[in-house]
Amino acid sequence: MRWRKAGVACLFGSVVGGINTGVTRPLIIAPSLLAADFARLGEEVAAIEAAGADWLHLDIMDGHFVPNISFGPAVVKALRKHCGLPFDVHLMIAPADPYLAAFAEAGADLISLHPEAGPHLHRSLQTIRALGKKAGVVLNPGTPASVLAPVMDLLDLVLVMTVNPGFGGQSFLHSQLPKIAEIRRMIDASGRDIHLQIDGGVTAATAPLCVEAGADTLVAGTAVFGKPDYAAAIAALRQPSGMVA
Ligand SMILES: O=C(CO)[C@@H](O)[C@H](O)COP(=O)(O)O
Ligand SMILES: [Co+2]
Repeated sequence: MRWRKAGVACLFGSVVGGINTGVTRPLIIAPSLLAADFARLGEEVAAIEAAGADWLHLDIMDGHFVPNISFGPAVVKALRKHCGLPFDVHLMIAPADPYLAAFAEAGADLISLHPEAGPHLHRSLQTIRALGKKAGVVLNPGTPASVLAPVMDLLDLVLVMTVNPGFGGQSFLHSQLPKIAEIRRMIDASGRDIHLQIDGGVTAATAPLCVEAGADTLVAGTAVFGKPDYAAAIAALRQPSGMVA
């Protein structure tokens, strides 16, 4: 699996001993499949890879933790043979623990979950890592950054939601920008290689705000799959330089 594409490899070299070295690396773009044509998912994931996406973001919704239902591990597994990108699985299900192994076996490379999805966040992250996968925590707009501190040593990614989870096509919540900056400081202070990903309402207009606040990875559904030219849409999100500090 091409997890360590250029952007990831460079990121791992950018923080030394908790000090940001000033080295830049490519911004990672992870299109969200939620906005794709569900009647043509195999073609859609192949097209997004050809268009220059870095990761594929897969939103898993159960109609219970969030008021929408998307798809499960069988679909993730079916898509694996159509796409060589790292699979970034965003679980919006509760409980999440009973399904971690199923998503790992289906082909997830990174599994992220919400702290509210179970009673034992630390144990859930340990389980993901024991399955040989990268682990992430997702913060809703109403969830503070402080929940990260006790689990920092288990994290490969922090996902900051800039909409309330459950649906694509919502408007970006600018109120989350200070939290993104706060988490960037926490990550840099930790000295660990942790991605800071933003999800919800990311467009060519809001992407620069996310990057300015400290993000290195952007999820975009509507702003990519909702456009006629996927390559141009991805390129628009990378503007102006496509590099992040
Ligand atoms: O997790 C979610 C929504 O809950 C996201 O990944 C959305 O799928 C992003 O869609 P856009 O806001 O980019 O249209
Ligand atoms: Co998502």
